[in-house]
Amino acid sequence: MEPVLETDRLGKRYGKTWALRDCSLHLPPGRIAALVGPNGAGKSTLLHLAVGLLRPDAGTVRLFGESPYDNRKVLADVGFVAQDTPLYRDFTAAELVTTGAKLNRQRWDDALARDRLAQLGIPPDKPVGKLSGGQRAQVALALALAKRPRLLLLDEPVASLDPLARREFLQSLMGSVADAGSTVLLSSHLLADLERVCDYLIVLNTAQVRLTGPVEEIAAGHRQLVGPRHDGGPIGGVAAVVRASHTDRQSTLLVRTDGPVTDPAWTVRDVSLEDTILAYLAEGETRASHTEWGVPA
Ligand SMILES: Nc1ncnc2c1ncn2[C@@H]1O[C@H](COP(=O)(O)OP(=O)(O)OP(=O)(O)O)[C@@H](O)[C@H]1O
Repeated sequence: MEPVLETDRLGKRYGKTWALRDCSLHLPPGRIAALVGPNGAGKSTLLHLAVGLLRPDAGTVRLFGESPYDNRKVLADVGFVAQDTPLYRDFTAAELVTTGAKLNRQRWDDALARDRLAQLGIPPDKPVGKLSGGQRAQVALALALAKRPRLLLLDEPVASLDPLARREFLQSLMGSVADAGSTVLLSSHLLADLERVCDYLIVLNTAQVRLTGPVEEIAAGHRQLVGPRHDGGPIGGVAAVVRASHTDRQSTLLVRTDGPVTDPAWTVRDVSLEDTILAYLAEGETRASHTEWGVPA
């Protein structure tokens, strides 16, 4: 099956600094994918490259097999909600739905947008600039869903929502995309939320992809090992140690496996997706910024 989104050694630079570097990944159709990484990791940069708002400085990005920067037609199949959900603030929600219908004549689901906003109790006749941040996020999502996109890209869609609204938002998002058979890529810092709804993962840290693949494969391919203090030598069944912590006598390792770990010296435990992601995020930690700030690391 052709990937919906595919990048090959994709890079974007601002001045001398790479915001995204050597990014190679693919997103198969029908997935709900989480794009995870700390502040400044390159998540928004990747999403902007994916929808042709930025031009790559290295490598390639393909959306349904086409370059989104050079072939804007491909964007008819894409819904994108940028961070902070930019909307025309003087327009009411009802006016935005009407405008959406005019701009997307071929495939606009007017009823979907209106039903959704009515259900959420969003006032139709108030300028969206006077709605709360969470209500604005809901308006932006309703507009993106009404486009019936084959791919929906959401940059931190739940950041402004309260916990209950967040849960409802993610549940209704899953319902809507399951009905439509769309693919979703959403960035977020809220790992527990993502674990519940996503079946595909992309972890970015310091401008690079640290981990990507189906959640079930990632879960099957990582384990926590607890055993005698580890000197860094090979352990049967372990492809890589992602993170290690030690006491005088004991080591706790989060490892990527390439087979069963049968050495009886090690107690082998399953590891949550959240802990796996955190281990990969810690892997890229850098002390360069201490130097830049002129303080000791
Ligand atoms: N317009 C810009 N000019 C210069 N540098 C930029 C610009 N936009 C982003 N950057 C830099 O690129 C890097 C990646 O930024 P990006 O916004 O993609 O990160 P992010 O993962 O989305 O972060 P956050 O979680 O904080 O939204 C950061 O170091 C940022 O400072």
